[in-house]
Amino acid sequence: MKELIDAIKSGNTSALAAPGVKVYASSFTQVGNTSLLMVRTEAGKQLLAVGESDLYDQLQGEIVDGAKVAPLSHENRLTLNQYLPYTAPQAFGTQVATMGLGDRLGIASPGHIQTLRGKDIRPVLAQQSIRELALTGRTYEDVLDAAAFAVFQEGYKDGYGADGDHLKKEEDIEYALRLGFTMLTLDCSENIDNTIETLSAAEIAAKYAELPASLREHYEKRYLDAPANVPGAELNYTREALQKDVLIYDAAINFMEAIFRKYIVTLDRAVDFEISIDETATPTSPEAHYLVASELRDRGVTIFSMAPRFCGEFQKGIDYIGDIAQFERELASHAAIAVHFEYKLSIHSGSDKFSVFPLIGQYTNGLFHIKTAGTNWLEAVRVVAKVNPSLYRRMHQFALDHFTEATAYYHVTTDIEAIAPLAEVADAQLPDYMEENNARQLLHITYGLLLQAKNDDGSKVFADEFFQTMTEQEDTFADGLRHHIGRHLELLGK
Ligand SMILES: O=C(O)[C@@H](O)[C@H](O)[C@H](O)C(=O)CO
Repeated sequence: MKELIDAIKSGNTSALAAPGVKVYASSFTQVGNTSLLMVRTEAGKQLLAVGESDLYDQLQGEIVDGAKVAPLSHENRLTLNQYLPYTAPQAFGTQVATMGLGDRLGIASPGHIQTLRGKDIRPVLAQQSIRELALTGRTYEDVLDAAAFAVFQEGYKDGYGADGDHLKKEEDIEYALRLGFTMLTLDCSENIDNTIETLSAAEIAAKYAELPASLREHYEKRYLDAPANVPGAELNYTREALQKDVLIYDAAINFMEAIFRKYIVTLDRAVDFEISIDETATPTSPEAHYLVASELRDRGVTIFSMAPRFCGEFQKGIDYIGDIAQFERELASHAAIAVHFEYKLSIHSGSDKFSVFPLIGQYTNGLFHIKTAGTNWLEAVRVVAKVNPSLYRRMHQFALDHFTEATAYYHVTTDIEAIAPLAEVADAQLPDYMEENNARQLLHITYGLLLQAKNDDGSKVFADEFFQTMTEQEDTFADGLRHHIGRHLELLGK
Protein backbone atom coordinates (compact mmCIF):
# COMPACT_ATOMS: atom_id res chain seq x y z
CA MET A 1 0.00 0.00 0.00
CA LYS A 2 2.97 2.31 0.69
CA GLU A 3 3.68 2.77 -3.04
CA LEU A 4 0.09 3.87 -3.53
CA ILE A 5 0.10 6.28 -0.62
CA ASP A 6 3.40 7.82 -1.69
CA ALA A 7 2.13 8.25 -5.26
CA ILE A 8 -0.99 10.01 -4.00
CA LYS A 9 1.03 12.21 -1.66
CA SER A 10 3.33 13.19 -4.53
CA GLY A 11 0.33 13.97 -6.75
CA ASN A 12 1.29 11.20 -9.17
CA THR A 13 -2.26 9.87 -9.47
CA SER A 14 -2.39 9.07 -13.20
CA ALA A 15 -1.45 5.39 -12.81
CA LEU A 16 -2.16 4.36 -9.25
CA ALA A 17 -0.96 0.80 -8.51
CA ALA A 18 0.63 -1.27 -5.79
CA PRO A 19 1.60 -4.96 -5.51
CA GLY A 20 -1.25 -7.12 -4.19
CA VAL A 21 -3.70 -4.22 -4.31
CA LYS A 22 -6.56 -3.80 -6.81
CA VAL A 23 -7.11 -0.08 -7.36
CA TYR A 24 -10.55 1.14 -8.45
CA ALA A 25 -9.26 4.18 -10.30
CA SER A 26 -12.77 5.49 -11.10
CA SER A 27 -13.35 6.03 -7.38
CA PHE A 28 -10.48 8.50 -6.97
CA THR A 29 -11.71 11.88 -5.69
CA GLN A 30 -10.56 14.83 -3.64
CA VAL A 31 -12.48 16.17 -0.63
CA GLY A 32 -10.62 19.25 0.65
CA ASN A 33 -7.12 18.08 1.64
CA THR A 34 -8.09 14.41 1.47
CA SER A 35 -7.60 12.12 -1.52
CA LEU A 36 -10.04 9.22 -1.38
CA LEU A 37 -9.84 5.93 -3.28
CA MET A 38 -11.34 2.45 -3.13
CA VAL A 39 -8.90 -0.45 -3.15
CA ARG A 40 -9.09 -4.21 -2.62
CA THR A 41 -6.49 -6.10 -0.67
CA GLU A 42 -6.59 -9.63 0.73
CA ALA A 43 -8.65 -8.09 3.54
CA GLY A 44 -11.30 -7.13 0.99
CA LYS A 45 -12.48 -3.77 -0.35
CA GLN A 46 -11.47 -0.72 1.67
CA LEU A 47 -11.40 3.07 1.49
CA LEU A 48 -7.96 4.65 1.37
CA ALA A 49 -7.83 8.25 2.63
CA VAL A 50 -4.65 10.33 2.24
CA GLY A 51 -4.37 13.84 3.69
CA GLU A 52 -6.04 15.07 6.85
CA SER A 53 -9.43 16.81 6.94
CA ASP A 54 -12.77 16.52 8.73
CA LEU A 55 -13.65 13.66 6.38
CA TYR A 56 -10.34 11.94 7.19
CA ASP A 57 -10.99 12.31 10.91
CA GLN A 58 -14.59 11.06 10.60
CA LEU A 59 -13.77 7.89 8.66
CA GLN A 60 -13.41 4.93 11.02
CA GLY A 61 -10.30 2.89 10.18
CA GLU A 62 -6.65 2.35 10.98
CA ILE A 63 -3.55 4.37 10.13
CA VAL A 64 -1.23 2.60 7.66
CA ASP A 65 1.94 4.29 6.34
CA GLY A 66 0.57 7.72 7.25
CA ALA A 67 -2.82 7.21 5.61
CA LYS A 68 -6.18 5.88 6.80
CA VAL A 69 -7.52 2.51 5.61
CA ALA A 70 -11.24 2.27 6.35
CA PRO A 71 -13.60 -0.71 5.93
CA LEU A 72 -16.81 -0.50 3.88
CA SER A 73 -18.87 -0.17 7.04
CA HIS A 74 -22.32 1.32 7.50
CA GLU A 75 -20.84 4.23 9.49
CA ASN A 76 -18.24 4.94 6.78
CA ARG A 77 -20.97 4.84 4.14
CA LEU A 78 -22.88 7.52 6.03
CA THR A 79 -19.69 9.60 6.13
CA LEU A 80 -19.30 9.22 2.36
CA ASN A 81 -22.92 10.33 1.92
CA GLN A 82 -22.22 13.41 4.03
CA TYR A 83 -19.15 14.56 2.08
CA LEU A 84 -19.97 13.11 -1.37
CA PRO A 85 -23.69 13.75 -2.10
CA TYR A 86 -23.58 11.68 -5.29
CA THR A 87 -23.14 8.59 -3.11
CA ALA A 88 -26.56 9.13 -1.51
CA PRO A 89 -29.75 7.97 -3.30
CA GLN A 90 -32.19 10.35 -4.98
CA ALA A 91 -35.72 10.38 -6.31
CA PHE A 92 -36.05 10.71 -10.08
CA GLY A 93 -39.63 11.68 -10.80
CA THR A 94 -41.60 10.81 -13.88
CA GLN A 95 -39.59 12.48 -16.63
CA VAL A 96 -36.68 10.06 -16.94
CA ALA A 97 -36.64 6.32 -17.63
CA THR A 98 -35.51 4.27 -14.66
CA MET A 99 -34.47 0.66 -14.11
CA GLY A 100 -34.71 -1.29 -10.89
CA LEU A 101 -31.59 -3.44 -10.56
CA GLY A 102 -32.24 -5.56 -7.52
CA ASP A 103 -28.97 -6.98 -6.15
CA ARG A 104 -29.63 -9.79 -3.68
CA LEU A 105 -25.87 -10.31 -3.17
CA GLY A 106 -24.62 -6.77 -2.66
CA ILE A 107 -21.99 -7.18 -5.41
CA ALA A 108 -23.84 -6.50 -8.68
CA SER A 109 -24.12 -2.71 -8.67
CA PRO A 110 -20.67 -1.99 -10.18
CA GLY A 111 -21.63 -4.04 -13.25
CA HIS A 112 -25.03 -2.33 -13.36
CA ILE A 113 -23.42 1.11 -13.26
CA GLN A 114 -20.98 0.15 -16.03
CA THR A 115 -24.00 -0.99 -18.09
CA LEU A 116 -26.17 2.11 -17.66
CA ARG A 117 -23.46 4.80 -17.55
CA GLY A 118 -24.06 7.35 -20.30
CA LYS A 119 -27.47 5.98 -21.31
CA ASP A 120 -30.84 7.74 -21.20
CA ILE A 121 -31.95 5.78 -18.14
CA ARG A 122 -31.15 5.95 -14.41
CA PRO A 123 -30.48 3.05 -12.05
CA VAL A 124 -32.39 2.19 -8.90
CA LEU A 125 -29.51 0.18 -7.50
CA ALA A 126 -30.68 -0.28 -3.91
CA GLN A 127 -33.85 -2.23 -4.64
CA GLN A 128 -34.96 -5.14 -2.50
CA SER A 129 -38.33 -6.38 -1.27
CA ILE A 130 -38.93 -7.40 2.31
CA ARG A 131 -39.34 -10.92 0.87
CA GLU A 132 -35.78 -10.77 -0.47
CA LEU A 133 -34.40 -9.43 2.82
CA ALA A 134 -36.10 -12.26 4.69
CA LEU A 135 -34.77 -14.85 2.27
CA THR A 136 -31.19 -13.51 2.18
CA GLY A 137 -30.91 -12.43 5.80
CA ARG A 138 -29.87 -8.91 4.76
CA THR A 139 -31.14 -5.54 6.00
CA TYR A 140 -32.06 -2.37 4.17
CA GLU A 141 -28.93 -0.83 5.69
CA ASP A 142 -26.88 -3.56 3.94
CA VAL A 143 -28.68 -2.89 0.66
CA LEU A 144 -28.09 0.86 0.75
CA ASP A 145 -24.48 0.46 1.94
CA ALA A 146 -23.65 -1.87 -0.97
CA ALA A 147 -25.20 0.46 -3.55
CA ALA A 148 -23.52 3.58 -2.16
CA PHE A 149 -20.06 1.98 -2.06
CA ALA A 150 -20.56 0.75 -5.63
CA VAL A 151 -21.42 4.29 -6.74
CA PHE A 152 -18.24 5.54 -5.03
CA GLN A 153 -16.19 2.70 -6.54
CA GLU A 154 -17.37 3.51 -10.05
CA GLY A 155 -17.30 7.27 -9.57
CA TYR A 156 -20.88 7.37 -10.83
CA LYS A 157 -22.32 10.84 -10.40
CA ASP A 158 -25.53 10.74 -12.45
CA GLY A 159 -27.67 9.68 -9.50
CA TYR A 160 -29.18 6.39 -8.31
CA GLY A 161 -32.33 5.38 -6.48
CA ALA A 162 -33.20 3.23 -3.48
CA ASP A 163 -36.51 1.32 -3.67
CA GLY A 164 -38.24 -0.23 -0.69
CA ASP A 165 -39.85 -2.80 -2.91
CA HIS A 166 -43.16 -4.63 -2.49
CA LEU A 167 -43.88 -3.14 0.92
CA LYS A 168 -47.21 -4.12 2.50
CA LYS A 169 -46.82 -3.17 6.15
CA GLU A 170 -46.50 0.28 7.69
CA GLU A 171 -43.52 -0.73 9.81
CA ASP A 172 -41.62 -1.74 6.67
CA ILE A 173 -42.54 1.55 4.99
CA GLU A 174 -41.32 3.46 8.05
CA TYR A 175 -38.09 1.38 8.09
CA ALA A 176 -37.26 2.12 4.46
CA LEU A 177 -38.16 5.81 4.67
CA ARG A 178 -36.22 6.24 7.93
CA LEU A 179 -33.09 5.03 6.18
CA GLY A 180 -33.54 7.50 3.35
CA PHE A 181 -34.95 5.23 0.66
CA THR A 182 -36.06 7.41 -2.25
CA MET A 183 -38.63 5.10 -3.84
CA LEU A 184 -41.47 3.26 -2.21
CA THR A 185 -43.24 0.40 -4.00
CA LEU A 186 -46.54 -0.13 -2.23
CA ASP A 187 -47.70 -3.71 -2.72
CA CYS A 188 -51.50 -3.69 -2.64
CA SER A 189 -51.95 -7.39 -3.38
CA GLU A 190 -53.38 -8.14 0.07
CA ASN A 191 -55.99 -5.39 -0.38
CA ILE A 192 -57.13 -6.67 -3.78
CA ASP A 193 -60.04 -9.08 -3.51
CA ASN A 194 -59.19 -11.86 -5.94
CA THR A 195 -62.12 -13.97 -4.77
CA ILE A 196 -64.44 -11.74 -6.80
CA GLU A 197 -63.04 -13.33 -9.97
CA THR A 198 -64.48 -16.66 -8.84
CA LEU A 199 -68.05 -15.35 -8.52
CA SER A 200 -70.85 -15.52 -11.10
CA ALA A 201 -72.30 -12.30 -12.58
CA ALA A 202 -75.34 -12.73 -10.34
CA GLU A 203 -73.19 -13.20 -7.23
CA ILE A 204 -71.14 -10.12 -8.19
CA ALA A 205 -74.30 -8.06 -8.68
CA ALA A 206 -75.69 -9.20 -5.34
CA LYS A 207 -72.42 -8.43 -3.51
CA TYR A 208 -72.17 -5.06 -5.27
CA ALA A 209 -75.74 -4.19 -4.24
CA GLU A 210 -74.67 -4.59 -0.61
CA LEU A 211 -72.22 -1.67 -0.98
CA PRO A 212 -73.33 1.74 0.35
CA ALA A 213 -75.55 3.51 -2.18
CA SER A 214 -73.28 6.58 -2.10
CA LEU A 215 -70.29 4.45 -3.11
CA ARG A 216 -72.18 2.77 -5.94
CA GLU A 217 -73.46 6.12 -7.17
CA HIS A 218 -69.92 7.56 -7.06
CA TYR A 219 -68.52 4.84 -9.29
CA GLU A 220 -71.50 4.60 -11.65
CA LYS A 221 -71.56 8.35 -12.19
CA ARG A 222 -67.84 8.48 -12.93
CA TYR A 223 -67.44 5.34 -15.01
CA LEU A 224 -70.80 4.52 -16.58
CA ASP A 225 -72.50 7.87 -17.02
CA ALA A 226 -69.30 9.58 -18.21
CA PRO A 227 -67.30 7.23 -20.48
CA ALA A 228 -63.54 7.54 -20.12
CA ASN A 229 -61.73 9.68 -22.67
CA VAL A 230 -58.05 8.76 -22.75
CA PRO A 231 -56.33 9.30 -26.12
CA GLY A 232 -54.84 6.01 -27.28
CA ALA A 233 -56.70 3.83 -24.80
CA GLU A 234 -59.59 1.46 -25.62
CA LEU A 235 -61.84 1.73 -22.55
CA ASN A 236 -65.37 0.35 -22.49
CA TYR A 237 -66.89 -0.22 -19.08
CA THR A 238 -69.96 -2.43 -18.86
CA ARG A 239 -72.08 -2.36 -15.71
CA GLU A 240 -71.00 -5.90 -14.88
CA ALA A 241 -67.29 -5.15 -15.35
CA LEU A 242 -67.54 -2.01 -13.24
CA GLN A 243 -69.30 -3.87 -10.43
CA LYS A 244 -66.56 -6.52 -10.47
CA ASP A 245 -63.69 -3.99 -10.48
CA VAL A 246 -65.22 -1.94 -7.67
CA LEU A 247 -65.43 -5.06 -5.53
CA ILE A 248 -61.86 -6.08 -6.46
CA TYR A 249 -60.08 -2.71 -6.11
CA ASP A 250 -62.06 -0.35 -3.84
CA ALA A 251 -60.30 -1.44 -0.63
CA ALA A 252 -56.91 -1.32 -2.37
CA ILE A 253 -57.55 2.24 -3.55
CA ASN A 254 -58.40 3.26 0.00
CA PHE A 255 -55.13 1.62 1.16
CA MET A 256 -53.13 3.52 -1.48
CA GLU A 257 -54.66 6.83 -0.40
CA ALA A 258 -54.11 6.14 3.30
CA ILE A 259 -50.41 5.33 2.85
CA PHE A 260 -49.91 8.32 0.56
CA ARG A 261 -51.46 10.70 3.11
CA LYS A 262 -49.65 9.22 6.09
CA TYR A 263 -46.17 8.69 4.64
CA ILE A 264 -45.62 10.48 1.33
CA VAL A 265 -47.35 13.83 1.75
CA THR A 266 -45.77 14.30 5.18
CA LEU A 267 -42.17 13.84 3.97
CA ASP A 268 -39.78 16.82 3.68
CA ARG A 269 -38.10 15.22 0.67
CA ALA A 270 -39.10 13.80 -2.70
CA VAL A 271 -39.96 10.11 -2.85
CA ASP A 272 -40.98 8.17 -5.95
CA PHE A 273 -44.23 6.45 -4.97
CA GLU A 274 -45.00 3.33 -7.00
CA ILE A 275 -48.29 1.45 -6.85
CA SER A 276 -47.91 -2.30 -7.37
CA ILE A 277 -51.00 -4.29 -8.27
CA ASP A 278 -49.03 -6.85 -10.27
CA GLU A 279 -48.48 -9.63 -7.75
CA THR A 280 -52.11 -10.73 -7.78
CA ALA A 281 -54.11 -13.45 -9.51
CA THR A 282 -56.31 -10.89 -11.25
CA PRO A 283 -54.91 -9.45 -14.50
CA THR A 284 -55.39 -5.66 -14.54
CA SER A 285 -57.68 -4.77 -17.43
CA PRO A 286 -57.11 -1.34 -18.97
CA GLU A 287 -60.49 -0.34 -17.55
CA ALA A 288 -59.44 -1.40 -14.05
CA HIS A 289 -56.14 0.45 -14.44
CA TYR A 290 -58.07 3.55 -15.50
CA LEU A 291 -60.45 3.22 -12.55
CA VAL A 292 -57.58 3.00 -10.03
CA ALA A 293 -55.69 5.87 -11.68
CA SER A 294 -58.76 8.08 -11.90
CA GLU A 295 -59.70 7.48 -8.28
CA LEU A 296 -56.17 8.27 -7.13
CA ARG A 297 -56.11 11.53 -9.07
CA ASP A 298 -59.57 12.42 -7.78
CA ARG A 299 -58.25 11.93 -4.23
CA GLY A 300 -55.12 14.01 -4.83
CA VAL A 301 -52.78 11.01 -4.75
CA THR A 302 -49.81 11.61 -7.07
CA ILE A 303 -47.67 8.65 -8.08
CA PHE A 304 -44.35 8.04 -9.83
CA SER A 305 -45.35 4.77 -11.46
CA MET A 306 -47.97 2.05 -11.59
CA ALA A 307 -47.27 -1.66 -11.99
CA PRO A 308 -50.36 -3.42 -13.39
CA ARG A 309 -50.66 -7.20 -13.64
CA PHE A 310 -50.46 -7.53 -17.43
CA CYS A 311 -52.34 -10.19 -19.35
CA GLY A 312 -50.37 -13.39 -19.81
CA GLU A 313 -47.52 -14.29 -17.42
CA PHE A 314 -44.61 -12.10 -16.25
CA GLN A 315 -42.95 -14.88 -14.31
CA LYS A 316 -39.56 -14.57 -12.60
CA GLY A 317 -36.41 -14.90 -14.68
CA ILE A 318 -37.95 -15.98 -17.99
CA ASP A 319 -39.48 -14.43 -21.08
CA TYR A 320 -43.12 -13.36 -21.44
CA ILE A 321 -45.68 -16.17 -21.58
CA GLY A 322 -48.93 -15.36 -23.40
CA ASP A 323 -50.63 -13.91 -26.48
CA ILE A 324 -48.30 -11.11 -27.60
CA ALA A 325 -51.00 -9.57 -29.84
CA GLN A 326 -53.35 -9.24 -26.84
CA PHE A 327 -50.46 -7.98 -24.72
CA GLU A 328 -49.73 -5.29 -27.32
CA ARG A 329 -53.37 -4.21 -27.52
CA GLU A 330 -53.65 -3.86 -23.75
CA LEU A 331 -50.17 -2.37 -23.37
CA ALA A 332 -51.18 0.44 -25.73
CA SER A 333 -54.05 1.32 -23.39
CA HIS A 334 -52.02 0.89 -20.20
CA ALA A 335 -49.29 3.16 -21.57
CA ALA A 336 -51.86 5.75 -22.72
CA ILE A 337 -53.45 5.75 -19.26
CA ALA A 338 -50.06 6.30 -17.62
CA VAL A 339 -49.36 9.24 -19.95
CA HIS A 340 -52.84 10.64 -19.30
CA PHE A 341 -52.38 10.58 -15.54
CA GLU A 342 -48.72 11.70 -15.77
CA TYR A 343 -46.86 8.77 -14.28
CA LYS A 344 -44.70 5.94 -15.65
CA LEU A 345 -45.73 2.40 -16.37
CA SER A 346 -43.72 0.02 -14.21
CA ILE A 347 -42.87 -3.42 -15.55
CA HIS A 348 -42.69 -6.19 -12.92
CA SER A 349 -40.96 -8.57 -13.21
CA GLY A 350 -38.94 -6.94 -15.92
CA SER A 351 -36.29 -9.66 -15.90
CA ASP A 352 -35.76 -11.33 -19.28
CA LYS A 353 -39.02 -10.27 -21.00
CA PHE A 354 -37.11 -9.98 -24.26
CA SER A 355 -40.00 -10.78 -26.62
CA VAL A 356 -42.04 -7.78 -25.40
CA PHE A 357 -39.29 -5.26 -24.60
CA PRO A 358 -39.50 -3.58 -28.04
CA LEU A 359 -43.27 -3.10 -27.56
CA ILE A 360 -42.72 -1.67 -24.07
CA GLY A 361 -40.11 0.79 -25.33
CA GLN A 362 -42.35 1.75 -28.25
CA TYR A 363 -45.65 2.30 -26.41
CA THR A 364 -44.10 4.09 -23.43
CA ASN A 365 -42.01 6.28 -25.76
CA GLY A 366 -39.00 5.15 -23.74
CA LEU A 367 -40.38 6.57 -20.49
CA PHE A 368 -40.91 3.61 -18.15
CA HIS A 369 -39.73 1.99 -14.95
CA ILE A 370 -38.56 -1.57 -15.41
CA LYS A 371 -37.83 -3.72 -12.40
CA THR A 372 -35.33 -6.58 -12.37
CA ALA A 373 -33.73 -8.59 -9.61
CA GLY A 374 -33.64 -12.36 -10.05
CA THR A 375 -31.91 -12.17 -13.41
CA ASN A 376 -28.95 -10.45 -11.73
CA TRP A 377 -28.66 -13.32 -9.22
CA LEU A 378 -28.79 -15.77 -12.15
CA GLU A 379 -25.87 -13.99 -13.82
CA ALA A 380 -23.86 -14.75 -10.68
CA VAL A 381 -24.98 -18.38 -10.85
CA ARG A 382 -23.85 -18.43 -14.48
CA VAL A 383 -20.38 -17.32 -13.39
CA VAL A 384 -20.24 -20.14 -10.82
CA ALA A 385 -21.34 -22.65 -13.47
CA LYS A 386 -18.47 -21.43 -15.68
CA VAL A 387 -15.64 -21.36 -13.15
CA ASN A 388 -16.59 -23.64 -10.25
CA PRO A 389 -18.50 -26.65 -11.62
CA SER A 390 -18.31 -28.53 -8.34
CA LEU A 391 -20.00 -25.69 -6.47
CA TYR A 392 -22.60 -25.29 -9.20
CA ARG A 393 -23.45 -29.01 -9.12
CA ARG A 394 -23.91 -28.93 -5.35
CA MET A 395 -26.08 -25.80 -5.56
CA HIS A 396 -28.15 -27.21 -8.41
CA GLN A 397 -28.82 -30.46 -6.54
CA PHE A 398 -29.70 -28.58 -3.36
CA ALA A 399 -32.14 -26.43 -5.37
CA LEU A 400 -33.79 -29.55 -6.77
CA ASP A 401 -34.11 -30.99 -3.27
CA HIS A 402 -35.68 -27.76 -1.90
CA PHE A 403 -37.65 -26.48 -4.90
CA THR A 404 -41.09 -27.20 -3.51
CA GLU A 405 -40.25 -25.25 -0.35
CA ALA A 406 -39.25 -22.24 -2.50
CA THR A 407 -42.50 -22.21 -4.47
CA ALA A 408 -44.16 -20.82 -1.35
CA TYR A 409 -42.51 -17.47 -2.14
CA TYR A 410 -42.83 -17.14 -5.92
CA HIS A 411 -45.44 -18.04 -8.56
CA VAL A 412 -43.74 -20.14 -11.24
CA THR A 413 -44.86 -22.88 -13.61
CA THR A 414 -41.51 -24.66 -13.67
CA ASP A 415 -41.36 -28.19 -15.08
CA ILE A 416 -38.63 -29.75 -12.92
CA GLU A 417 -38.75 -32.98 -14.91
CA ALA A 418 -37.75 -31.06 -18.05
CA ILE A 419 -34.42 -30.04 -16.55
CA ALA A 420 -31.50 -32.09 -17.90
CA PRO A 421 -30.17 -34.39 -15.16
CA LEU A 422 -26.90 -33.11 -13.71
CA ALA A 423 -25.19 -36.45 -14.27
CA GLU A 424 -25.81 -36.14 -18.02
CA VAL A 425 -24.29 -32.65 -18.30
CA ALA A 426 -20.54 -32.18 -18.68
CA ASP A 427 -18.84 -29.38 -16.73
CA ALA A 428 -18.36 -27.32 -19.88
CA GLN A 429 -22.11 -27.38 -20.52
CA LEU A 430 -23.24 -26.38 -17.02
CA PRO A 431 -23.64 -22.68 -18.01
CA ASP A 432 -26.22 -23.85 -20.57
CA TYR A 433 -28.63 -24.38 -17.68
CA MET A 434 -28.92 -20.56 -17.54
CA GLU A 435 -30.35 -20.64 -21.04
CA GLU A 436 -33.17 -23.05 -20.12
CA ASN A 437 -36.33 -21.62 -18.50
CA ASN A 438 -37.00 -24.42 -16.05
CA ALA A 439 -33.43 -24.46 -14.75
CA ARG A 440 -33.46 -20.66 -14.56
CA GLN A 441 -36.57 -20.70 -12.38
CA LEU A 442 -35.20 -23.57 -10.28
CA LEU A 443 -32.11 -21.52 -9.33
CA HIS A 444 -34.03 -18.21 -9.31
CA ILE A 445 -36.52 -18.93 -6.55
CA THR A 446 -34.18 -21.01 -4.35
CA TYR A 447 -31.66 -18.16 -3.92
CA GLY A 448 -32.55 -17.61 -0.26
CA LEU A 449 -32.39 -21.26 0.68
CA LEU A 450 -29.04 -21.60 -1.09
CA LEU A 451 -27.46 -18.51 0.47
CA GLN A 452 -28.75 -19.27 3.96
CA ALA A 453 -28.15 -23.05 4.00
CA LYS A 454 -26.10 -24.07 7.05
CA ASN A 455 -24.21 -27.19 8.07
CA ASP A 456 -24.79 -28.81 11.45
CA ASP A 457 -21.86 -26.83 12.88
CA GLY A 458 -23.50 -23.58 11.77
CA SER A 459 -21.10 -22.93 8.89
CA LYS A 460 -22.61 -21.91 5.56
CA VAL A 461 -23.07 -24.77 3.10
CA PHE A 462 -22.52 -22.63 -0.02
CA ALA A 463 -22.36 -18.92 0.80
CA ASP A 464 -18.69 -18.59 1.79
CA GLU A 465 -17.39 -20.53 -1.24
CA PHE A 466 -19.96 -18.73 -3.45
CA PHE A 467 -18.85 -15.23 -2.40
CA GLN A 468 -15.15 -16.18 -2.57
CA THR A 469 -15.73 -17.36 -6.13
CA MET A 470 -17.57 -14.15 -6.97
CA THR A 471 -14.77 -12.05 -5.45
CA GLU A 472 -12.22 -13.83 -7.62
CA GLN A 473 -14.50 -13.43 -10.64
CA GLU A 474 -15.53 -9.80 -10.01
CA ASP A 475 -14.72 -8.71 -13.56
CA THR A 476 -16.35 -11.79 -15.13
CA PHE A 477 -19.54 -11.03 -13.22
CA ALA A 478 -19.51 -7.39 -14.33
CA ASP A 479 -18.95 -8.50 -17.94
CA GLY A 480 -21.90 -10.87 -17.67
CA LEU A 481 -24.17 -8.14 -16.31
CA ARG A 482 -23.06 -5.69 -18.97
CA HIS A 483 -23.98 -8.28 -21.60
CA HIS A 484 -27.25 -9.49 -20.07
CA ILE A 485 -28.67 -6.23 -18.75
CA GLY A 486 -27.28 -4.52 -21.82
CA ARG A 487 -29.49 -6.84 -23.90
CA HIS A 488 -32.49 -5.70 -21.84
CA LEU A 489 -31.69 -2.06 -22.54
CA GLU A 490 -30.97 -2.58 -26.22
CA LEU A 491 -34.35 -4.23 -26.81
CA LEU A 492 -36.06 -1.51 -24.76
CA GLY A 493 -34.55 1.02 -27.11
CA LYS A 494 -32.00 2.44 -24.63
O1 LIG B 1 -38.00 -11.12 -5.64
C1 LIG B 1 -38.58 -10.12 -5.21
O2 LIG B 1 -39.28 -10.07 -4.18
C2 LIG B 1 -38.47 -8.83 -6.01
O3 LIG B 1 -37.25 -8.86 -6.77
C3 LIG B 1 -39.64 -8.69 -7.00
O4 LIG B 1 -39.69 -9.84 -7.79
C4 LIG B 1 -39.42 -7.43 -7.83
O5 LIG B 1 -40.45 -6.50 -7.55
C5 LIG B 1 -39.44 -7.73 -9.28
O6 LIG B 1 -40.49 -7.82 -9.90
C6 LIG B 1 -38.11 -7.93 -9.91
O7 LIG B 1 -38.22 -8.48 -11.17
